[in-house]
Amino acid sequence: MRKVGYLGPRATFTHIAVQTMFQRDEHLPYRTIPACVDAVVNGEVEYGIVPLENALEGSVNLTLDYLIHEKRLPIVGEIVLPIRQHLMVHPNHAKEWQELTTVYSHSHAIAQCHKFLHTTLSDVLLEATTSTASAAQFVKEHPEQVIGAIANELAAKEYGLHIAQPNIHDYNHNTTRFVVLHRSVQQDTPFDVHDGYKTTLMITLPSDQAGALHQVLSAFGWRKLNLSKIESRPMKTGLGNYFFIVDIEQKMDDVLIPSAIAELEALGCTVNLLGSYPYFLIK
Ligand SMILES: O=C(O)C(=O)Cc1ccccc1
Repeated sequence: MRKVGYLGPRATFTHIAVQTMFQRDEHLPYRTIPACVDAVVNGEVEYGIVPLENALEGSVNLTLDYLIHEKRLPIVGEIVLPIRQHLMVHPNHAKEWQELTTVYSHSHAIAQCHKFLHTTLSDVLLEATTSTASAAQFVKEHPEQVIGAIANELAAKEYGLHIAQPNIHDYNHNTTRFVVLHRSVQQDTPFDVHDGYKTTLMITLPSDQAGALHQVLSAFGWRKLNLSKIESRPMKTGLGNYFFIVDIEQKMDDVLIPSAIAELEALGCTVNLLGSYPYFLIK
């Protein structure tokens, strides 16, 4: 049985991803994303699962930045999960959900429900928590307060809350990517089944070179390497200094990706491989 860490407490979306893909393993909750990553680094767990990107809100910057700037662990797998958000309250306040003073949740969950919150609960205070399930746990532990949480159905069950309004996310196509982290690049894949492969690169352009990004993209383009994501993130070395994260829709091979990387390096770019890994889409 492998030890698998995840962004906790019990019943987060990350926990659902872990329960689905690591059915026979031991699951250990961590309070924050950095704590979960650290647990992989210091060997407390074999794998760590954290959210990386949401279809409505974009990247989970805390994950990306911690992985890039603090603890550079390889990505060895990816799980994509459909996300449904519900507004839940303590059963003592089941009839008072329209009078809530504060709604708690993970910042991405709050953002996924902005239209609902703006139109239906326009005066409510919104408070960010480390995860959706920690918001549900907080509501359970404060029955005297008229407060709510945005979280999933499993969290409502786990913390004994009443779902006052189901499916409050603003768009139906709401999915989240979770990455599986491991201490080192491994030959075996973490799960038996998969829907495809991705390779993620971090690319830093040479400074002040006209057309550099165009040249980078053409290195992938003429090799017909399909990119499923390109995103810029601050290097944190000064205003205007950015690096790029690029996802290629295939496994690391012996020819095409290595030669694209060599071409980028010849252009003066710095390239880091963040992982080449299988992904699985949960229905
Ligand atoms: O907070 C959770 O439950 C998570 O697993 C992170 C998250 C938050 C919002 C949408 C998807 C995942």
